[in-house]
Amino acid sequence: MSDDPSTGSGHGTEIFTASGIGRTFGSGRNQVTAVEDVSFALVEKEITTIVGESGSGKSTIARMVLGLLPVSSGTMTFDGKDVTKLSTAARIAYWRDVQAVFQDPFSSFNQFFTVRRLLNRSLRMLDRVSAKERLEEALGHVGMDLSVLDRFPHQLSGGQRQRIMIARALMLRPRLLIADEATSMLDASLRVNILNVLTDLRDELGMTVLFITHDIGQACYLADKVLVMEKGILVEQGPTDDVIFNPQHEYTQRLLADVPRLHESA
Ligand SMILES: Nc1ncnc2c1ncn2[C@@H]1O[C@H](COP(=O)(O)OP(=O)(O)OP(=O)(O)O)[C@@H](O)[C@H]1O
Repeated sequence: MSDDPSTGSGHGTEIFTASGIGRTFGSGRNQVTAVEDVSFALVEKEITTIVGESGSGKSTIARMVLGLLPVSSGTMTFDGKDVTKLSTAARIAYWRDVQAVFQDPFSSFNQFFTVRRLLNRSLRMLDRVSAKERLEEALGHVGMDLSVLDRFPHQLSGGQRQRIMIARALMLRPRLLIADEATSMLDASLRVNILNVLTDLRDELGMTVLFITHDIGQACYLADKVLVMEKGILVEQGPTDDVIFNPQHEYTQRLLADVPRLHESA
């Protein structure tokens, strides 16, 4: 089942495909297979979520899709073109179409820089005329305005930081947005807020989203399609309703059974 990248609604254009992708780390006795023989397709204007417990290989897939990590096996295409092994120049071009928001987004940034300075690198990829317009528009999509530019990271809540990072990705108007545990720092109501931002981006801009989470509750709230990862293997994939109401794999059934418990502890 997991070998068939066409699994799903069957409508719409496949913007991205992965065929039999795998990734190992280390060698010999220390070799770890993080992802093994995973195949899926992302359909334009759909939200696909990858769900699985910690260590199941979700982030490794996100990093391979983004071209940050070479695959050990398999092939990937974007817009029908092979993106399995990109040169540095081709990867930079690819990042105009494919942007990502990762968990703990501000940890790598200098705390003494304003938001404006943090966003400067992305702004430089745009010409000066469109930069301000794009910035304002991107901040608008996440419910913020230009006044946030003069703030420092410590003056912002986790939720505001996360929204700024989404805006940063949106400035380039990517066709595919990868959000890896993008709601991890948020409390329950802000989390729903960000999930709604992502659905708005799909509905209003026709954006394709790959959302990565360990929480099957969030996955089902948001997704058109769900991919379930267990220990590096894609054990189940399909339209969200099929996965929720008719889960085929024991692991998916277990994740679903845990949902009330997760929400009680949230
Ligand atoms: N650079 C690396 N070197 C060695 N092992 C790695 C590396 N990156 C990931 N792994 C291993 O690959 C497996 C999958 O990790 P990955 O981060 O993709 O899982 P995940 O599902 O995203 O987990 P989490 O939800 O905790 O982020 C884990 O066993 C992890 O230890």
